[in-house]
Amino acid sequence: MGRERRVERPVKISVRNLTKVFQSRGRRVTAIDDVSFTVPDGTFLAIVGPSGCGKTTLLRILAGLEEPTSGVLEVRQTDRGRPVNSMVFQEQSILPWMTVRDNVAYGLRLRGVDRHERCKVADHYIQMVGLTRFADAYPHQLSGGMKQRVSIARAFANDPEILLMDEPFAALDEQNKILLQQELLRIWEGTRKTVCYITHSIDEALNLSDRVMIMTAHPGRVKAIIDVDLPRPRDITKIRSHPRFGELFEQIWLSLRDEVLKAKAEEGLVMAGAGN
Ligand SMILES: Nc1ncnc2c1ncn2[C@@H]1O[C@H](COP(=O)(O)OP(=O)(O)OP(=O)(O)O)[C@@H](O)[C@H]1O
Repeated sequence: MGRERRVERPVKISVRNLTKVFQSRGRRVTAIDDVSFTVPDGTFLAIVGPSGCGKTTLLRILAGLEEPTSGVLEVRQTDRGRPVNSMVFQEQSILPWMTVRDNVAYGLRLRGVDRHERCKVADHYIQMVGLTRFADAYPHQLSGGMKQRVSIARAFANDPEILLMDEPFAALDEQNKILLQQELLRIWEGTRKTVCYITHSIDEALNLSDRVMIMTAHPGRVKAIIDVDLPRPRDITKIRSHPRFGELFEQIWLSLRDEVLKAKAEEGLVMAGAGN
């Protein structure tokens, strides 16, 4: 495993000096400030940082949903026929009038993939997320966790160059979260897609990722990037008792704690100001 890690993979995502300034009610809000980093192909990158530090803004720029004010973003595309990215959000974003199978196959349909092929791909990922019995069900017949499974199956079925995930399990209960993390790991370890994954949970970042990028309090800058040298394939129930897990947790938390405290202090000042 150590040997595999030392092989330098080509850069898949390159972000250089990215800054985003919003104009909001006559005020300028710098959401992210001079952010630079690279993600090697096949890397699972977790992004953590205090609330409001610009994580979602960064992901939306990576998704092409938001224009940066300045800076450069490059995603190395290997196949023009595939979408550059797919995004999985915290809130369920599946289409209520379509069955599970049609939701999962939706991106393939938009790309003109024929019905037989797209059903084959969709059914593969539906099986991977344990929803085979519900392939013909509609979203209103599913629980929140099942809907999020559909979103994940759809993202992988799209076969994008990069996968962007914005706290996809934040709204789920603890048990569902663990089950879905395990399923995501299993699918990811079979596909090795390049993933950028926002989370507030250090545990989740360590369970899933190869690298954790810590962002500073508002405005968001890159504070540190830490390699998660935990063995793969990972079993979520066992990885927590690995001695490195505790060490990495402490290292990340110590770096993050100062930023969380700064963000809280700023929040307090804003609240105090609002009362005047
Ligand atoms: N469309 C917008 N217009 C104005 N300001 C915005 C807009 N989107 C985000 N912001 C501001 O940019 C900053 C970063 O927001 P963003 O949602 O990216 O942070 P975040 O780290 O994802 O937060 P959280 O962890 O709470 O989801 C915040 O101050 C936010 O108010």
